[in-house]
Amino acid sequence: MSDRLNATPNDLRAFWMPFTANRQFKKEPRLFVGAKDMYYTTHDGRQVLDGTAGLWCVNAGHCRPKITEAIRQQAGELDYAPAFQLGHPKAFELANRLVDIAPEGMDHVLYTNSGSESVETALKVALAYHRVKGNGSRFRLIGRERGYHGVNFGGISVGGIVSNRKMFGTLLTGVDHMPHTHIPGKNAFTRGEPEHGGDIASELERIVTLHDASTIAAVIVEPVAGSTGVLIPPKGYLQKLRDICTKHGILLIFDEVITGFGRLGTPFAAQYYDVKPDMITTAKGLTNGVIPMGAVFVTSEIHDTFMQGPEHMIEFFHGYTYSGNPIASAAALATLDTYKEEGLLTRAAELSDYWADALHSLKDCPNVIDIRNTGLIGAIELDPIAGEPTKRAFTAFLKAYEKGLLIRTTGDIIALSPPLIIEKHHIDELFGKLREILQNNI
Ligand SMILES: Cc1ncc(COP(=O)(O)O)c(CNc2cccc(C(=O)O)c2)c1O
Repeated sequence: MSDRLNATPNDLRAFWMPFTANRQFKKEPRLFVGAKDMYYTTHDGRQVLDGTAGLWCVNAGHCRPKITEAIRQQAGELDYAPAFQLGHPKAFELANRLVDIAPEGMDHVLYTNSGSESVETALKVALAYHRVKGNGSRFRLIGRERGYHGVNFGGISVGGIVSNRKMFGTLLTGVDHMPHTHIPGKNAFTRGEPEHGGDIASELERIVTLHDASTIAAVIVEPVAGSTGVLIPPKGYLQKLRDICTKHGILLIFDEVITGFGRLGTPFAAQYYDVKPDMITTAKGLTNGVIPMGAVFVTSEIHDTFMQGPEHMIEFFHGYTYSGNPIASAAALATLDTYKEEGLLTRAAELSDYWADALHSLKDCPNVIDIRNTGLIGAIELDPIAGEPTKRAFTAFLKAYEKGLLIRTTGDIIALSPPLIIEKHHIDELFGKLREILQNNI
């Protein structure tokens, strides 16, 4: 460990950090040099409880031996193999294991290298699918306000977070957005799915009326909107979206980059809410966050629609150099083994009540205006400081780091999503530290 501590460079200028207040960070660097299970080790030797599974991705906890060893072994056996017109066994074995845990009917997988690429892939599949079926007039893609679908041009076009969009010009044309489902003042401090707001899904019908179904290819939503600050779908909302999409021949895409791989206590949110999309985008927990990889699940109906024409011809002109690469496939297989051996794809269901009790116990802290939860996800919405939006939550983030706790903040919302291996004493530690921070009226 001391070697790693000493390895910290003094000159931090060259790395332009993503989604970061670079100047503030480089004045007060926050560097992790190690991790194990539920904890990070900082460059100054402190233990930090990981309340966010890294970035919603380390679902099995850090430095898990089976995953580490699988990567080490694969790197020495087959380091890289092309996936264009060639293959390697693990990519196919992994696809079979993935469809085994997916909702029924999601029988095929395309590989990517991130959630953003999974979203781009799903959007392109949707457009090409309709074209292959002779409905090339279906060019529109429908997203949702406050939606997050990564940072590539398709994802920010269907996405609904203003800061992620406003800098980049016209974006994709032919995109529209449904309203988000958050009703300020209503549903506050709800545990799980809000009672009110399910009828907001009917706004999709209005959008279809405006554009005509013949121009709409797909709707993409996060079943639980994560990056915007955790918006839980109101009761009946997702099924209503499904019904409207089915009625109009529109593909429904669930973006499960966050909710996939056990976050809600089921393998995917589609199973948790018992609503069947036509495609599911994933990444993050697929490899326990250790190796960049994503996967897009599609139904046989979609896949088989492409499988036509001369057999020597490429059916879908899309893919990446690293699609299903050997080391990522090995990491994902070992991750699925770990999830299976430790029951991690369903463990959140066992802890969700204890988690909710601990989370909602902070309701009496100063400036807390809402608390939301589902599975092992939690959000604490803080009253913004007048004229200084986001500052209250960012202060909470800095103080949490000092106290040995990692939280995420978006706007003035604290978002929590711990590794699924969390124990009750970790939950007690997490919310005990948060209470100490919040009750000091930050
Ligand atoms: C629903 C969804 N879709 C796509 C992406 C993009 O994935 P990549 O980053 O792998 O390209 C995401 C990623 N979501 C994400 C990534 C990093 C931070 C946070 C946060 O909320 O703090 C959220 C996501 O949450």
